[in-house]
Amino acid sequence: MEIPFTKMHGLGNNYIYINVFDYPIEEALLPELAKDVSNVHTGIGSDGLILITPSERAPVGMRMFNKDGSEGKTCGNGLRCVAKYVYEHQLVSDTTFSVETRAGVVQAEVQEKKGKVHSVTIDMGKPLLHRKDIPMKGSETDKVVNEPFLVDETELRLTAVSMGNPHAVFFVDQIEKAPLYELGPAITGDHRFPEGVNVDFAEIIQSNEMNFRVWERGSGVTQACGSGACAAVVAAVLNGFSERGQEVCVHLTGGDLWITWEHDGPVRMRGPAETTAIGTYYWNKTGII
Ligand SMILES: N[C@@H](CCC[C@H](N)C(=O)O)C(=O)O
Repeated sequence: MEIPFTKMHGLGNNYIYINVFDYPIEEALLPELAKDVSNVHTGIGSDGLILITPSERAPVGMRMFNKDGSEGKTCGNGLRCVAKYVYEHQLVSDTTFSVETRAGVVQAEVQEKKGKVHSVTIDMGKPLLHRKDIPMKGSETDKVVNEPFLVDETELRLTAVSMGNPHAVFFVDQIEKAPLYELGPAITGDHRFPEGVNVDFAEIIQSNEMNFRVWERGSGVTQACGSGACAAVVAAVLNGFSERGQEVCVHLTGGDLWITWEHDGPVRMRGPAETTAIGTYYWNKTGII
């Protein structure tokens, strides 16, 4: 099968993008396709697969699959790249438009020069903070803020936030000492998170600045995670480190995002989106429509 693709990244969080307006793919093949394209040795190499889809609720839709073939409900870096793609390919004509994700419809605004998008602002919607909405098992307390969390004999303090996808945020004193590889796999698969969890470590530098690292559910360590950075800013406000309505600069491995948890509810994220390659993926599978 010859599948047209675009490779894009937001701060190094890179996905293979397939425009399924032009090239529909059979549903049952998607998890395997995601695993195959992501393989750096025998595929293209990426953190996963993102589909740019028709939608009944917005001009376009987005679906994202992790490296292991599992489907996530949203992706902050992916949304900025989808916004860049659909604007530059004239699937939308205004600089503001909505995108449907599996977590709901979000608003995008592209910043462009001569038709080329360099930066995108996404209104990621309201964070969900109730334990059952993360979802997370545990005591009856409603929100999970600075809660003791024992894993592999290490006691951490957990703040849990859903940005449409689940995030476990842990504040650390020094980001370079965050136990990303040591505890990321155990936390992401911990039985208290029935749907798994993205594992975020954050170091507060000052109220409007933090360092951030992530172990993503289904993909492992990535250079950046937009929804994770949003979750970390929400967690910083809940723990009294940052203020609601304040723009926070989040330093990720791949670069910076600017994030505000607005007073009226939603979390706004601003950052870059880049195209790195377009091409054809020769997939040795059958079943493409
Ligand atoms: N990289 C993404 C988040 C990806 C989704 C995640 N791995 C999941 O399973 O929820 C981002 O930029 O937000």
